[in-house]
Amino acid sequence: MSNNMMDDLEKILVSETEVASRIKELGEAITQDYAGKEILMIGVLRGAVIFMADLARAIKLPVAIDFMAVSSYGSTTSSSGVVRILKDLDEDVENKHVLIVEDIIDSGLTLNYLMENLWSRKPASIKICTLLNKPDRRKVEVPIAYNGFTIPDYFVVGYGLDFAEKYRNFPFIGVLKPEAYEG
Ligand SMILES: O=P(O)(O)OC[C@H]1O[C@H](OP(=O)(O)OP(=O)(O)O)[C@H](O)[C@@H]1O
Ligand code: HPA
Ligand SMILES: [Mg+2]
Repeated sequence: MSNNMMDDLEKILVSETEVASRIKELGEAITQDYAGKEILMIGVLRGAVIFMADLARAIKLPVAIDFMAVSSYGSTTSSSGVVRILKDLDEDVENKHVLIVEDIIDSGLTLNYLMENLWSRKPASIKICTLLNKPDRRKVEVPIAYNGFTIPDYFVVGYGLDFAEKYRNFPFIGVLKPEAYEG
């Protein structure tokens, strides 16, 4: 793997300016839809952190933030559907308007589990906001209220998304060269 991350890039799928203007639009839509309410944004660690930081600042309403970390059992992260909570919320969600923030929805298994888990805690509402949606890989349907971009079935990195913990700090969404995976 090259020391210069840019050398590992095959192409840019969504540019930095496209991401920024889409986040602005999402923030405006959320601001309108939740007028008069307070939002509890729940970020799914770790990939959602960068998107969530920008989205929060595009919303012109009171926003609280909290985080969950989840993991599937075994190495086949998004194939088993068995999800385990590694870090739970710090605060109660009862009667709160929950906005789950994700970087990507792929099989849908992570969010399917999270939705069920969070509904059992009696929030006032739950909606999902994802930066990326990869419907070709879907195994279970999840209701997406706010979607940044629908993308084809590429393994993407950047804007929070990693390959082996790398490339999360790309300010765009990119696709890696095969060599970058093969080492
Ligand atoms: O729809 P799914 O098939 O469930 O896949 C999507 C999930 O997988 C990725 O997380 P990952 O487990 O890579 O953790 P990370 O955010 O720490 O990279 C991504 O950030 C989503 O949380
Ligand atoms: O395309 C992806 N890239 C990085 N992480 C992911 N987790 C699910 N899909 C992806
Ligand atoms: Mg990951």
